[in-house]
Amino acid sequence: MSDPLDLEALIGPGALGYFAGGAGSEITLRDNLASWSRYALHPRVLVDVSERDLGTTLLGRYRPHPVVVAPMAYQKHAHEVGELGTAEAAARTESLYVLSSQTTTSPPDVARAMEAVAPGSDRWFQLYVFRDRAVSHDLVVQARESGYEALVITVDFPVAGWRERDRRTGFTVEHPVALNPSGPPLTTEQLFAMHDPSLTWDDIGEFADAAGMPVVLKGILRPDDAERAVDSGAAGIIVSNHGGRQLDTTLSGIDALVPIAQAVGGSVDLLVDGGVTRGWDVAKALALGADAVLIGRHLLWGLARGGAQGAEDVLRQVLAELDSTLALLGCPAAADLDASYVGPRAVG
Ligand SMILES: Cc1cc2nc3c(=O)[nH]c(=O)nc-3n(C[C@H](O)[C@H](O)[C@H](O)COP(=O)(O)O)c2cc1C
Ligand SMILES: CCCCCCC(=O)C(=O)O
Repeated sequence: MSDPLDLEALIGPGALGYFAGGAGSEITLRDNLASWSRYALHPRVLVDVSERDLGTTLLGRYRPHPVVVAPMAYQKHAHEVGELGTAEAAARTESLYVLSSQTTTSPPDVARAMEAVAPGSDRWFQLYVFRDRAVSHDLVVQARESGYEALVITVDFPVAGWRERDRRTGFTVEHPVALNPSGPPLTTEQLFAMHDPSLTWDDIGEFADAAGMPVVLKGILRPDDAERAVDSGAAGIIVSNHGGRQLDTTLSGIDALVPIAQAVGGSVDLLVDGGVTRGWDVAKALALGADAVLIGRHLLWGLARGGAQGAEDVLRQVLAELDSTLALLGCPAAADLDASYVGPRAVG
């Protein structure tokens, strides 16, 4: 975890509160980080691990590794290069990139930057459904036309979580391209009020039909909702509590993954996030049924400190740690990780 004082000097107290903060008493925010150490790894010995394969398959496409850049809003408040920095880092490390619909750089500009670094690079677009549905539909068209391959609809944000840090600082956001491209700065409360709290499963169908690309639902924590997502035709599910920013005291992502994988594993791609900072976290997620793992703030701190290079360094370190974990676990292929490699850790 980054030193918060150092980051405060870099990006200011308002942006730091917005990026680092969670909902309520931040119990879930802290538990997301702590939860990974409740699982112990069970290494197997005397296995030939001289060659390792970190690969996974997502939406039918082979990917060289399972680390995905999470959608995160307003990245120009972390560093002036904003989304172009994290997107370039993703392209350079062959990481799947998910662009937030609350981006401060347009979807086509992000796509162009990724293609310039790595032609054929892979990106998905995350969608919030706004009260003004035309804004959301326009974003979907922009994303499809600029080569985003899947639509990630975030379903855990009917209203904003109770975010006390933002209430204290009164942080204001500049230039979210979809909602207020050249208008005055808006408070997070003003922006959050533009979300449509009446969204239901029927609307998901409407967006899925209009999208013309596979749909992934982000923000599911219950097995029955996961089953409903599969029934509604979703190609993937992101098990997530939104980085502890929405409802405080929910399960951590990894704790929620286990029953969801039991309910729907194998019938849909499963991704998980929340508090991932290490390659061995990624290995645990895969062993417990995930196909891939999203990284949020850990990457954002890299962006804040060093722009595109800082974000790339973070991704490269997590990937190197995952490679070393596979060797030490005696499991040379990430795709072969299973429940035999992980179990509960006695907490003393
Ligand atoms: C500053 C910030 C902005 C975020 N913005 C979005 C967003 O626009 N859309 C979304 O679906 N999730 C958003 N998230 C949630 C992330 O996609 C992800 O679920 C979460 O950050 C994972 O937890 P971690 O930060 O502990 O890795 C945001 C998270 C943060 C920290
Ligand atoms: C309409 C503005 C919504 C921005 C939400 C960004 C986000 O997901 C988060 O802050 O968390």
